[in-house]
Amino acid sequence: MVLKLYGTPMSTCTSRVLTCLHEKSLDFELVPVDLFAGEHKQPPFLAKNPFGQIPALEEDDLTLFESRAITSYVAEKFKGSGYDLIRHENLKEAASVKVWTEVESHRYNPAIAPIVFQFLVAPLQGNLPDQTIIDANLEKLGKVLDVYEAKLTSTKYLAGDFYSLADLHHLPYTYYLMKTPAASVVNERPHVKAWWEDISSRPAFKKVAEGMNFVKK
Ligand SMILES: N[C@@H](CCC(=O)N[C@@H](CSO)C(=O)NCC(=O)O)C(=O)O
Repeated sequence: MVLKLYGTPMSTCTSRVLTCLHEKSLDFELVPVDLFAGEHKQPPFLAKNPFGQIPALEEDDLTLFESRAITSYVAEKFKGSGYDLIRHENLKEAASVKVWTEVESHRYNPAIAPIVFQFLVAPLQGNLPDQTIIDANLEKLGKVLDVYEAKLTSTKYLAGDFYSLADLHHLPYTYYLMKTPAASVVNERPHVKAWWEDISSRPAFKKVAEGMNFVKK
């Protein structure tokens, strides 16, 4: 069984999977996909992900795409290896992990992704950050983080007093957000700030963040 991850470390969604693989102490091969050359839109990669986006994971005859589906598969299949990200021995805790992974996917990600795009990707395409888009999404993100601030006064992490896949899924975009002026949306909320500092200091993510040098400090 060889795990092959197709993507690039600077990509948030690839680094979401990379962090999971490291937390699970798994061996894998990272197969670079050249976004700038449009490799992800060519037939060989489209056969792995018909939507033409990275990452994709191959394990023998299994091919997966969607980073959060990949991390869930890895966390489940290798539940006995490395750190338990899904609380597989406690159904109620596992259910809470599922709640907060859904929150990240449906409420946090749609608000944070456009902000990161405007600050870090638009300039690479020769455009100025669109402050209207940034402001509108900062308001949405602030509302989500107000809920996080309240939750994190009662539990150390989002799903409970244990680090889980729910926290992990937040790492890549928040890492880039913290390199923009919008970092204040985290820093002005003390429990969110403490949570961010805790989860981003885990060795598995620090290793992945070394490859996320898309943004020079
Ligand atoms: N919901 C999917 C999103 C993948 C994605 O946006 N991939 C980006 C790079 S990560 O930011 C991508 O492939 N962008 C290039 C493109 O869309 O052409 C997932 O979680 O895997």
